[in-house]
Amino acid sequence: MTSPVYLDYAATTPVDPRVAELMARHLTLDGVYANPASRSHMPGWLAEQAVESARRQVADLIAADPREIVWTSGATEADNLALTGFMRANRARGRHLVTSRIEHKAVVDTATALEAEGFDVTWLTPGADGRVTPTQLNDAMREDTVLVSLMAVNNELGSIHDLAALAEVIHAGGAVLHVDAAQATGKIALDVNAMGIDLMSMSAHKTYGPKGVGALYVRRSPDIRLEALIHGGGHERGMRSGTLPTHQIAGMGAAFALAGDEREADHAHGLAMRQRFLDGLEACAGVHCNTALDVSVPTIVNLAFDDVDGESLLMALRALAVSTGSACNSASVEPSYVLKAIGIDRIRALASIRFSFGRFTTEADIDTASAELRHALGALRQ
Ligand SMILES: Cc1ncc(COP(=O)(O)O)c(C=O)c1O
Repeated sequence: MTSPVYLDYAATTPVDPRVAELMARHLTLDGVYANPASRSHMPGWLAEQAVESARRQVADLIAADPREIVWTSGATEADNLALTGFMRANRARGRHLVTSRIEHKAVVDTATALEAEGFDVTWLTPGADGRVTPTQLNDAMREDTVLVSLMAVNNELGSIHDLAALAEVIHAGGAVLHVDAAQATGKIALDVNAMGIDLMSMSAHKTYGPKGVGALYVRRSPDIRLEALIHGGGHERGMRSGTLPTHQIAGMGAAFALAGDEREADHAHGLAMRQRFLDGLEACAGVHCNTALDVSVPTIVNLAFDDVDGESLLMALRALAVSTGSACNSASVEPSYVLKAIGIDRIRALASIRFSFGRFTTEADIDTASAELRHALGALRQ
């Protein structure tokens, strides 16, 4: 069986071969294999150097100080540490958290757990373009608001938040901004100081690095206090204990360095791929774009299809590796909560598919995708 054309880069990216090659050198006896916390011998120092050089690479991509980077197992853990760690550490200052209805589950479920713990959460509903406005946010701010968590780029729609404008409102209200940037690194320019970001979650595997590693940016000035969630050897200045996975971290560092070097080329490639894909579907009737293209990254396009059942369409598209945001439970298929939140009705949401491209997507991949779609729509609508 030939493998399907991979158009699910927003779920995860393949590791860049240059990153994989470097990671392999951080595993075996002839490479950098020791525990980076072993301070009494040379192999330990080399491992520590590798970790610190990766920390600088991650910090450089977002214009931060390396001392502001805390390693985690991914963006999910970074989101948990940011929200729970911050709300618990600052409970004496206020109990109010603001977030949106289209955040990733790592934020939605953490905020819901905090509600159960006695914190108060305001859930903002974004506009049809997948964005919360500064005015909306301003209306939600209260005396006791201590944290606002909004994503940089939405994983289902690709929409980009105007973080600098939102940060102004947040800081005027005396609160702190946490950003989930899992889908943003390497896609948009990120500068934590220029954009007023205080906490930021990142993941390696959305940016051509390995799965299982990520980081949380934690501002040092003014100092952001977090309560640790994982206790142990006091690694990462007590914020996240556990032996550091040198090969994963070196991989994330290399992937983020490439993301900086190649961001413009990746962006231009994404734009070309998106245009080719949309051009290939021009002749198809009943295709709607759920993504507001002018305010979104070029690599995510969410489309809805009239007069087809979403599940049947996905079955007919087995030559493509794509995804829907729908959630299956034993009784039914539930439409994506993100599409619902931006006002898309149930039937259209169930007939929506996210296509996401990336660095290794070829014109031939795009042409296969549009041909498969034209064919499937024709067959299903007959
Ligand atoms: C916006 C967003 N946040 C968080 C995550 C979770 O990241 P990780 O897989 O690194 O835990 C994802 C990945 O699905 C994501 O797209």
